[in-house]
Amino acid sequence: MTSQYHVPDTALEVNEVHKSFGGVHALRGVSFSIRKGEVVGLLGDNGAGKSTLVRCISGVHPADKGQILINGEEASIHTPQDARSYGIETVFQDLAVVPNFDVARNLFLNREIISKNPILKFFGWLDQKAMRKQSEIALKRLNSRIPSLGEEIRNLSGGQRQAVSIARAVNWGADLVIMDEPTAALGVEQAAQVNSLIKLISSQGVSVLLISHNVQHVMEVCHRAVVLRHGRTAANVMIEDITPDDLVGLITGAKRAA
Ligand SMILES: Nc1ncnc2c1ncn2[C@@H]1O[C@H](COP(=O)(O)OP(=O)(O)OP(=O)(O)O)[C@@H](O)[C@H]1O
Repeated sequence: MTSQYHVPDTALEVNEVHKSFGGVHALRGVSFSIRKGEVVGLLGDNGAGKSTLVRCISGVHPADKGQILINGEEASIHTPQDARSYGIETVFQDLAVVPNFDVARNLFLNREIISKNPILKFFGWLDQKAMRKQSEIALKRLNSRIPSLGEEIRNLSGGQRQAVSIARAVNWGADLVIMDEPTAALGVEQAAQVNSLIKLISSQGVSVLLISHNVQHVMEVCHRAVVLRHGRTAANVMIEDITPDDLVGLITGAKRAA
């Protein structure tokens, strides 16, 4: 079933999504959409419902009510695997990387290529060569500055770790990458590199939903901002049509959407 708001280049559409935890009504009918290649910032004060919404889309907590449509088709998302099967990859704040695994192994985490040799396959031996080769292609696509695929993740900078997590998402064919505060823990230069990466994947047609508390960051990289307040969509505005002060006003409730 498609909604009346569907337009052909819509990657994700969220319609009247509700989610409660016991007596807490965290989402009270959230609706918005993301076009292909669009970068949308998801803003809101603490407790507004951002993480809950992302968890519904990424299958961590299924929504109680409402629709999620992918490419115009209603999606049934009850687990993270369901979300992945619809081309949705989420880069959570902890990045889900294994510090003592190298870059290539982290890119293939839980999707390792097992050796084709029957004896090695029996012992679950990994095909390091194939993983390295594909990792090289994935990082090249993102103009990545990762020093070496054999480098352990713990030796990389925060920005480089973030790049590996984003590359992993894109490598698995994501049409939509959800990022939770990707630059929150980074210095200026590393944050700029992550921003370039976000713009690059957007130019390749990948849509991005970016949770952020940082209005300046959203103004820099997003095409549009969706503001949640008390579990509802309080605003949905094009970045070119809004000032940072007005965006802050929409988050705090001092200003109302036009
Ligand atoms: N697992 C849970 N169990 C019970 N209540 C929850 C759970 N997850 C979220 N909530 C509640 O749902 C509401 C929305 O929380 P959520 O974490 O989605 O907000 P947020 O906008 O991401 O906030 P923050 O910016 O502080 O992370 C809050 O009242 C929160 O306490």
